[in-house]
Amino acid sequence: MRIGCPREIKNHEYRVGLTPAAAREYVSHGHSVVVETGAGAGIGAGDEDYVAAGAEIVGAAEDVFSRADMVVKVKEPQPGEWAQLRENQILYTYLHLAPDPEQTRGLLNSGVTAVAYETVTDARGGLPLLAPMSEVAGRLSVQAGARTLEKACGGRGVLLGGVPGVAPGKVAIVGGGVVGKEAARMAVGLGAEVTILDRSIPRLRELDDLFEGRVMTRFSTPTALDECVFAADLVIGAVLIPGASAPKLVTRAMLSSMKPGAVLVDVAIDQGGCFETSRATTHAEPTFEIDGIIHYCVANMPGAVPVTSTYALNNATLPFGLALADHGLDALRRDPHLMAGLNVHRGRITNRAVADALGQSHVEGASALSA
Ligand SMILES: NC(=O)C1=CN([C@@H]2O[C@H](COP(=O)(O)OP(=O)(O)OC[C@H]3O[C@@H](n4cnc5c(N)ncnc54)[C@H](O)[C@@H]3O)[C@@H](O)[C@H]2O)C=CC1
Ligand SMILES: CC(=O)C(=O)O
Ligand SMILES: [Mg+2]
Repeated sequence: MRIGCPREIKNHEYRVGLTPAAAREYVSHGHSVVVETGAGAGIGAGDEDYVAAGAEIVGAAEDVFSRADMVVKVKEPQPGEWAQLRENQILYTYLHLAPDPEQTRGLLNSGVTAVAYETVTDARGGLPLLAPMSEVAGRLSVQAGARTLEKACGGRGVLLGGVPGVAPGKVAIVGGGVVGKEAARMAVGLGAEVTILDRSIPRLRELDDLFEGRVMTRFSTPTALDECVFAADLVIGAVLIPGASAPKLVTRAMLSSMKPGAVLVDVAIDQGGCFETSRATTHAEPTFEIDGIIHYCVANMPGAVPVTSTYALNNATLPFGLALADHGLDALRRDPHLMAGLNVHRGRITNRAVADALGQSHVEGASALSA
């Protein structure tokens, strides 16, 4: 199979779908790899590193899209990229289709077979291709929140760790999964007072054990949310219902109860966001203010630390990518966890949560593949 890796074109997105080391593994499996010139620049990988790995460098994204049997990316395809996808081609990348009807239409019209990293599953009920970026975004969310809390950035001027004699800042983390846990780790490290809210009691139990009393855990009811949001200097949105649009847990009305200059970091923005007032922002203009509350809603947070993120992502995506390259669509039939990643095939949506969120119908992946 010919594997293609274009340069990422989303705002301030410096990750790349394939590291030279990953390209080398595809080549060692007997595949050919084409990489757009400069695709690895953001991680310090030059064209010569890809050539040394056995890949071919091409001058333009069009040459990648037109020649590749499987396109490996990081971010959801942008409008100019949908137009270049086609039937009998696999797209392997993050998609986040639930809040994005336009992209969904673009992919359906192209006829492409699209496997979304964020809905591939594992035997323990996890999301192995989302987890590494959630680890990064969870850790970054506290850095971003702490910085935004500075007065010059519009925040209320609170140092999360406090100092001796002055109380630390309060952090409320809504959703205690991978993002939530990593955010808590960083916030605790800074010395903040941290509360994690989740709807899963077993998860709250795990977090309680893990943090040995250094975080408070709350079952996430509207009342608990009201109380924690009211008290918080920084609220981090980290809920997920896989494939679906994020539930809007913090409403606009709740903002008026918050301290002016408090900060919301909505990591769940890529699934539409879990604050009613969120809208996706970019690294170029990451924040905006509504009712005195500063919102940070960057949908590709890990793009800010592409060296760490690209290697973490490739570690996770490579085994499934190699299976797709080695076995084509049969890789999906052989592995129900990879099949869970199939979101779109030849003009049909194949993921129920995505279809429900968009008010459309879906067909099961296995039937779509055999049609
Ligand atoms: N903005 C960005 O750059 C990035 C965004 N993300 C996004 O962050 C979000 C969270 O991802 P993960 O932590 O990996 O998911 P996860 O599945 O590990 O955790 C989600 C948690 O939310 C909890 N939850 C669900 N409904 C809830 C509710 N009503 N109230 C409280 N908790 C609730 C679940 O029990 C679970 O513990 C996803 O939308 C993911 O796509 C991830 C990486 C980068
Ligand atoms: C998960 C995701 O959307 C990202 O890493 O950008
Ligand atoms: Mg994202």
